[in-house]
Amino acid sequence: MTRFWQEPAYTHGTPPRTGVLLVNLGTPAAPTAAAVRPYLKQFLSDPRVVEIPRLVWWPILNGIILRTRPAKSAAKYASVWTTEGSPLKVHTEKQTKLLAGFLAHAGQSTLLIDSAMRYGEPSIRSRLDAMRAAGCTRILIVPLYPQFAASTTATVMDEVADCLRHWRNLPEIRYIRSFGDDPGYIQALAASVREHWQRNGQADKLVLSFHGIPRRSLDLGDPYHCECHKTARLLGEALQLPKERLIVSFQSRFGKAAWLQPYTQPTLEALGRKGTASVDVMCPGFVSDCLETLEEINMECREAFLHAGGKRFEYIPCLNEREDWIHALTRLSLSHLGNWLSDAPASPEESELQRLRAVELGAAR
Ligand SMILES: C=CC1=C(C)c2cc3[nH]c(cc4nc(cc5[nH]c(cc1n2)c(C)c5CCC(=O)O)C(CCC(=O)O)=C4C)c(C)c3C=C
Ligand SMILES: [Fe+2]
Ligand SMILES: [Fe+2]
Repeated sequence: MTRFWQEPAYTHGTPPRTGVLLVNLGTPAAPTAAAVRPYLKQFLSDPRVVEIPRLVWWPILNGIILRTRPAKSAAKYASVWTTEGSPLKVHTEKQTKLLAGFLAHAGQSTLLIDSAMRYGEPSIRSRLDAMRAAGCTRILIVPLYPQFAASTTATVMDEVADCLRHWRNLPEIRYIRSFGDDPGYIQALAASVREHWQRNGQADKLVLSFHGIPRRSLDLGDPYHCECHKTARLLGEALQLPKERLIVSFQSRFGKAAWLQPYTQPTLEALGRKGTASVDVMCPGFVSDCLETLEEINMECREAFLHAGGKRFEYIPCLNEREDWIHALTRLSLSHLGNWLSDAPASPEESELQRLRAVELGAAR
C-alpha cells in the first residue's frame, strides 16, 4: 500500500521537544602534534577564519603552517592540559551540566541541553543528529562568544545551516547572537574583578585583553571591535573605574597582516617599561579559560611584563563555572527560548535532584 502522508511522530502524544546547544570553538583531542594538526587543519581551512583566496592560502597552510605549527602549539597545549583534558573542553562541559541543572530548577526539566565544538569533537553535526534522534523539533543555538565576530559566531551559524541541509523535516532554530552587553554577564565580570580586588588589592591598571581579528575584518564591517569596546565600557562603568585605569587590548595575532590594535603583549611591555608597577589582566571575550588565556596571557604576557620592569602581574580567570555567570546564561537562554518554554513546573523530586547535581558540580570546580 502506498502511503501518501504519515503523521509526524511527535503528534502521537509526545509534546515537541526543545534542545539547547552550547557551542564553543573547539580544541585538539590531545596535546600532541598528531592531534593538533587535524584540529588546526579544520580550523584554518574555514573561509570565515582565513579570508585569503584558497589558491593562495592552500599551499601556505599545507606547505608551511601545518608542517611547523602543530608541534609548537602542542607544546603550549601541554603546558595547560589538565588531568580531565583540555581546559576549554572541561569548562564547556561543566557549564553545560550546570546550565541543565539551573534550567531544571527554573522548571524546564524537559529541555535537552548539550554542547558541541565548532572544530574537533564533539562536532555540531553529531550533537544536532542526537537532538533529532531525541525528537527535538526546536533548537536554541548558543555560541559561547560574548562578542559577535564573523570568524567565530557566524561560522557556528554556517555549520548549523550546513548540517540542516541534509535534513528533510527541519526543526525551528533560534540563536543567541551575542551577549557582550548583557547585564547579567557584565555583573558577573564585575563581581569577579571586585572579589579579586578584595583578596589582592587593586593594581595600577586593569587590562582587558580580547582575542584579535584581522584589522581588515573591521574595515569590511565586522562588529566585533565595537562589541569588545562596549563590553569594556560597561564593565568599567559597573566597577566605577576611572577611564585612565582601564586598558583594552587585543591578543593572539596570527600571521603577518595587521590585526586589531593595540596588541596585548607590546602594550604590557610598554606599561612595564614606563613604570606601571602592577596590572590586573582579564579576558572578557572568553567565557572559559583556554590556551589563549592560560598560556598566552598568564604565562607569556606575564613574563613579558615582568621582564620589561613590571613588578606584579595578576591574572583574573574567565567566568568558567561561576554561579553568577551560569545564572546569567540561564536567564539569557530562558529569554531566547521565550514561547518555547513549557509552562509545566518540574516535579519537586526532579528539581531537587537537579539542584543537588548543580551544587555538587559547583563544589567540585
Ligand atoms: C574569542 C574569540 C575568538 C576569535 C575572534 C578568534 C579568532 C581567530 N583565531 C584565529 C586563530 C587561532 N586561534 C586559536 C585558538 C583559540 N581561539 C579562540 C577564540 C577566538 N578566536 C580560542 C578560545 C582558542 C583556544 C582554543 C583552545 O584549544 O584552548 C588557534 C589555535 C592555537 C594556536 O595554534 O595558536 C589559532 C590558530 C584566527 C586566524 C582568528 C580570526 C580570524
Ligand atoms: Fe583564535
Ligand atoms: Fe595564542
